[in-house]
Amino acid sequence: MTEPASAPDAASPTAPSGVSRRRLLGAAGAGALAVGAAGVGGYAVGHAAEDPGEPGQSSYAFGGRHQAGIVTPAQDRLHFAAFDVTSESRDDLILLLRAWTAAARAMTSGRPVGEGVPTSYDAPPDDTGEALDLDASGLTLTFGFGPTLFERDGKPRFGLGGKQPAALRELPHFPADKLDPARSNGDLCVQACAHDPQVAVHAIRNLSRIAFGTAAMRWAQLGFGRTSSTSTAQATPRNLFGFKDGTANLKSQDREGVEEFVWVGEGDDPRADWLAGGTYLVARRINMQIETWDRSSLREQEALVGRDREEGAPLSGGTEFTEPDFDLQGREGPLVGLNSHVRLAHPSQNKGVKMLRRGYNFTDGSNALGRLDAGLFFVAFVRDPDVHYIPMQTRLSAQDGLMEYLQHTGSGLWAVPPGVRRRTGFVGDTLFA
Ligand SMILES: C=CC1=C(C)c2cc3[nH]c(cc4nc(cc5[nH]c(cc1n2)c(C)c5CCC(=O)O)C(CCC(=O)O)=C4C)c(C)c3C=C
Ligand SMILES: [Fe+2]
Repeated sequence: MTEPASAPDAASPTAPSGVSRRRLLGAAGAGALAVGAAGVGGYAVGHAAEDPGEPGQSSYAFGGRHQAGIVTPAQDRLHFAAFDVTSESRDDLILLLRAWTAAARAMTSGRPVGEGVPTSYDAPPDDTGEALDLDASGLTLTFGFGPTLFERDGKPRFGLGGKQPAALRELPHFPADKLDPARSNGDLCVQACAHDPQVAVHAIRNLSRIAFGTAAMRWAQLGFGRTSSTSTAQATPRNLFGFKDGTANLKSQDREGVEEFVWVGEGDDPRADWLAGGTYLVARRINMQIETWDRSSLREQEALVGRDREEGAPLSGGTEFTEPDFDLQGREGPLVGLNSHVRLAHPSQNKGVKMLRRGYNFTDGSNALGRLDAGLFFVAFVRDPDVHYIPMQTRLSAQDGLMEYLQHTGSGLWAVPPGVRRRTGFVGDTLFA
């Protein structure tokens, strides 16, 4: 499988809005010539590639120092998938990552997989076709490596044993976890985010098809209505409890915060130099007891969150972006209650820790009792899960008043390698160097 020579790596929008992948095909030849002049295989990424972009862009660059889909503004739709590698061959795994890279470059630029060049009328087409008339729709594809890619049942895999980051372990059991193994973990993960759900689903479907014979999908999750803003240019969305979610999130404009809390630094882990410029992705499928919540009073709802529902302001007063005052007392104790979510998740109560949340609402039909199988597919990107996620989750699971209405049903942790920096590179190439 060869990479498309016309794959753009610059940070700027790569496809004009509204240009379908059919029309882009016609321009592919000219693009190939331009790349030839720039030098195929050379480093193509300059400083501008660090720009996370604006909300609503029709496309985001695939290559760069960091993978897209982390600090790029959260799109409205998600299709997340975890895969298990079924081959034990290192070469097969590398071939898969190369093929995924080529497909990801094409799809994130609004071009079909295989560049639309028919192989044979008697063979299945390279691209499944359902996105042919759609543009790139801001598609980002973010790839991660799970602990079991490095070692399974005590045995190293793919010659990667010595390279497993110390923090890349299955997440511990947290109080009240009710995890379904069929919705948890996986050797690989792919987060596909787009403005249009059909584009996100098309991407996962095609990556899964390409993986046939080397990796199989273990589980997947669809999401809608992003539950976090990752850019100050975005309005704060609402979760299925009806509250604004993402107000105090780490935003891409906070460059220092992102460096400190999201990107793995050189020397963070001597066993995992390859991860510098990458991060860790934590996913938790959290069911929300919607019907019980809907029967609770507004007073109870706001007390458990620690903010008012209408505006998202802290109960200590002010407006949405006012810092909560945890010392301010009311008649029955602190106005932002001791078991409120916002107090327990605030950096001041967590040794200054922040995280970049990038989750989505989900509904997966209803259960046998006629209740919605719905909730929040929580996704966070952290520099070190042992410091920036596990301690906070431990406290929330044990003390957060919201937990009465929540049940964690799926879980996973993946190391997210840095972005692809060379035109001849592939996702995770620093790990296999
Ligand atoms: C371990 C981390 C977190 C989990 C799991 C989590 C689940 C979860 N959160 C809400 C609703 C809200 N969360 C809010 C803020 C907030 N949540 C976390 C972490 C986890 N949430 C953090 C770090 C913060 C920011 C705290 C701060 O700095 O003030 C809010 C308030 C608005 C906001 O700032 O985003 C809401 C509402 C639900 C419903 C949920 C599980 C389903
Ligand atoms: Fe939260």
